[in-house]
Amino acid sequence: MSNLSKTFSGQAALAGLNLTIEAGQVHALLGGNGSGKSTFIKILSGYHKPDPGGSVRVAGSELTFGSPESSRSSGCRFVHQDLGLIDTSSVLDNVMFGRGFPRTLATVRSRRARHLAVAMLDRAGLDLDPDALVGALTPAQKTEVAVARALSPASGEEVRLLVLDEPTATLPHDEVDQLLATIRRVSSHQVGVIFVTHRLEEVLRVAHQVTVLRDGRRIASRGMEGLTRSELVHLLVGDELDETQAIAEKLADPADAPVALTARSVSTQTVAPFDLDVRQGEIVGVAGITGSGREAVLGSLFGALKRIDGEVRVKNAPLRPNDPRRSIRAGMVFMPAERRTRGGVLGLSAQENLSLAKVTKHWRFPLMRRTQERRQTAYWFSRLGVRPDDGSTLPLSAFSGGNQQKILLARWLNCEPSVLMVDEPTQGVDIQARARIHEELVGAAKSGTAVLVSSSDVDELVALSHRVLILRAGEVVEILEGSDVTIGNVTRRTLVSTHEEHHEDS
Ligand SMILES: Nc1ncnc2c1ncn2[C@@H]1O[C@H](COP(=O)(O)OP(=O)(O)OP(=O)(O)O)[C@@H](O)[C@H]1O
Repeated sequence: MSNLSKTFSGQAALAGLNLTIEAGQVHALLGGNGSGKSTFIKILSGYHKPDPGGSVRVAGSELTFGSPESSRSSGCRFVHQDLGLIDTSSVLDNVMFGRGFPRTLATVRSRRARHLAVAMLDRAGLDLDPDALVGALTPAQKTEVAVARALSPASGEEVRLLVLDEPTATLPHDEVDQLLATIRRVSSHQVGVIFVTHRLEEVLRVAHQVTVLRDGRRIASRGMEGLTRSELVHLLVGDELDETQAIAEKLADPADAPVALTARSVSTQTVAPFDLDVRQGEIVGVAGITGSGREAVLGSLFGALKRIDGEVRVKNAPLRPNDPRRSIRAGMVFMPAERRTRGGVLGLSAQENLSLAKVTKHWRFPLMRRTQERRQTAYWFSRLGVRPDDGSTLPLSAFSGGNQQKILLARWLNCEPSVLMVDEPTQGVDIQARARIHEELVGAAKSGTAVLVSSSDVDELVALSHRVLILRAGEVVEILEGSDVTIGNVTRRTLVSTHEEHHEDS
């Protein structure tokens, strides 16, 4: 790739990028939120046309810009975060749709199609039942289906380059290994892999080469051999980062504070009845591997997921079950994990999105509202480091993924809730923003908010939480507190019961 640039309304998202990816190489692409990674990938896929003057050659043949067909026929394949799979269809059908050849479902199901699909799954080293419904697979398996589909060779086309855009961002940590192994296997077939991620451990484990972007420019490219984590952090952010460690220790013990959230015998379809009290100023973590029920806890307290039974009170006032709107009015807010369901409205401006939850307050006085909105937006943009910093009137869709995340979190912080609940709060954000968001959550607790953080990232939970709820097989099995909140303890408890552990020891 040579001299690739892309300008959006006068602003350079990408500025003269040169890059070479070798066959068989896993090339990690790193950079802060808004540094130009997605823009670059969208140029490769034929979605964006770059500014004049650049060129891309894949195995010697020149790419025609702005043409998804040219991208495909030259051997480029993409797995985006939104995998684009059909949950109600089988693995076989999903993989075969990628080939684009079958005219009817009957053709897809022919013996030849099955044979091909199995061969493709094999090639990616995947042991999946072709007849399984995609909706029933784990997140890692779904990503693997998307990889297998991307690799499916249409007649005469050889796959040269596989681009994975933050494939692990929405993947639970305990399923990441599986995908990293697949990535290595794919590269061993002489396919070049571009791997975009914010998780440095993954880069250290899987990449052969790393390139770092900042402000649309390449600021470093080097082999991974001998590179340490701290050198990688340095490449990314210079000396600016103070990586957050055990922030909650700096927080006063809220043992005497009044209770803000009470849950009694709350149950959902996937979680057995549990009780919980969270005090004002307290941060409670929610831990559990995929399928443990962790994903359902916060949503059911809030009312976004069906609460079957039990009672939830905010500052002693009972909440109507399954009624998010009233929960918000009662002072409880919730940011779910999936970006797509986070409730951002992509066509509305950042400012409108930020004010969405609070408009009722100023709705009678539209002019006052506008001025107030503008001020609030400027304040949050600078506080969370949203970029571009003068973009408050741009639609949410014009922001990079990580910056969208910051804007939506700002919306809920702006409500000054009594109970703030966030699921995977730092998904898809860069390491600086991660530290910033952690500070915000601690700041909210310091000002008296009860904070609940659900995360598959145990480091994050341990850094933030006074107490950690442990879920296993659909049950809250214990609550760790004080000096028991360690990475080792949380990880072990989410995997195995104390009883089993003693059994193993003996
Ligand atoms: N359609 C668009 N219109 C205007 N500006 C855009 C558009 N798409 C991207 N940008 C801007 O281009 C810059 C680079 O964004 P890009 O999405 O490439 O970042 P990224 O490195 O992928 O970030 P992240 O890690 O947050 O996903 C950002 O400042 C973004 O606001």
